[in-house]
Amino acid sequence: MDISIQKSKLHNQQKVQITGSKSESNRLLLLQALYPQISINNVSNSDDSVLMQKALVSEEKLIDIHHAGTAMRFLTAYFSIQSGRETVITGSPRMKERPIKILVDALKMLGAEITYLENDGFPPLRIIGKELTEHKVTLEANVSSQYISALLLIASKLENGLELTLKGKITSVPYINMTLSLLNSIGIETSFVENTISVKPNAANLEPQSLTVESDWSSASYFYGLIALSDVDTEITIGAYKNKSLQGDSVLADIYEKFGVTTTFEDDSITLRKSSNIDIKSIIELDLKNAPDIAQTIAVTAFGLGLKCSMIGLHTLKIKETDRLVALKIELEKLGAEVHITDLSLHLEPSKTINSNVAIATYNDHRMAMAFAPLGLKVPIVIENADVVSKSYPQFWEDFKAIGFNLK
Ligand SMILES: O=C(O)C1=C[C@@H](OP(=O)(O)O)[C@@H](O)[C@H](O)C1
Ligand SMILES: C=C(OP(=O)(O)O)C(=O)O
Repeated sequence: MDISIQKSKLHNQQKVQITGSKSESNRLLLLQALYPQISINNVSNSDDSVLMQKALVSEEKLIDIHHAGTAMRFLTAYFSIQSGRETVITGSPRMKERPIKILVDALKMLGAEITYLENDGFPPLRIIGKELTEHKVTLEANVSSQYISALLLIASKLENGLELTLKGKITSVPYINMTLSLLNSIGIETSFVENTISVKPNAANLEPQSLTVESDWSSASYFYGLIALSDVDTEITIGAYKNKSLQGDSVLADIYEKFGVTTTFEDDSITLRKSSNIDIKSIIELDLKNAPDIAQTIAVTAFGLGLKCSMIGLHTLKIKETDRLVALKIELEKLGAEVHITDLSLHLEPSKTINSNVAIATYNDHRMAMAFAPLGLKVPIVIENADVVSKSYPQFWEDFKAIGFNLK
């Protein structure tokens, strides 16, 4: 399904409710499978979290996780400790190109039995669940933090807990801290000092407890993009968010000040407002190693505002749902932009015009569809295969329609 966005104008002062963070949900769902006394409120309704939930209760040998990278990595660790169970875990064609060797090697060092069924270093995997007897492992930390979170999530179930030594520059650190915070909040002891993370074993049962997931900040980014491209004084309220978030993408509130958007926290929601009081800088420079998922939104916002933008710290983008650096360059250039990329950066030159009626390809990547949609405030635009949004935000188009987007 392609969606054609006619030139739109936002209704002012709308309220949108977004469901729980996909990252927090996927962690808590795995922890709930290990510790059934946990209950979770405001779980994400994303395809990735639904797939995670289904995989955790499935008794089938074959688990197909489609495009859900976090779920693939977390479940590889989970099935490795399901003693006596054999699991084959696979995914979409793209998933079979997303590397998993660093995690598999680490699990094997701990005693896991995992084999590659097609290409070495990539899914699908056959996992024979067993008790993991070792507790110390060293792994590369500059490729994906998901490998580290996967190990941490099962760590408290290992006889002697876990001691991880991280090699190289640690990437996406807020996601590691989110994992540790959630472990702590259910009563598991951890420490993270320099490049060593330890998790204590938890032989005793945890107390029954109920946790509420904060709404998804990466999904909120598309509203930041919208308000940045709106007229002065346009505002929108989105819930449910906290001032102190576990999600690294909450840095949006600071970053979007550079684009003239203010954020006000009130009760359990945020109000975004296009302000006339902020001087927008003509050059935006950012290091996004801690918040890679908002790179596409920011690139499109900068383009829509005609700003020069340089982003570094983007080395993880090549192994996500698509090579996001290449996808951004191709699609922004269709709209008239000049974009230069390296393996870890993107540089956008200022543009004076935006080409109309361009069809944006989405490469099976939800964030390509959602990041480009706000440009509908400036020009008519087509988003191809628009239903990809369901990976993280199934009601995205309904919400955009409700706040004034003219969709066909
Ligand atoms: O742990 C998580 O929930 C995630 C970690 C990040 O991945 P990398 O660590 O691979 O950058 C992020 O891009 C992904 O969407 C979710
Ligand atoms: C990279 C993402 O997800 P995953 O790695 O879990 O597929 C994302 O949601 O942007």
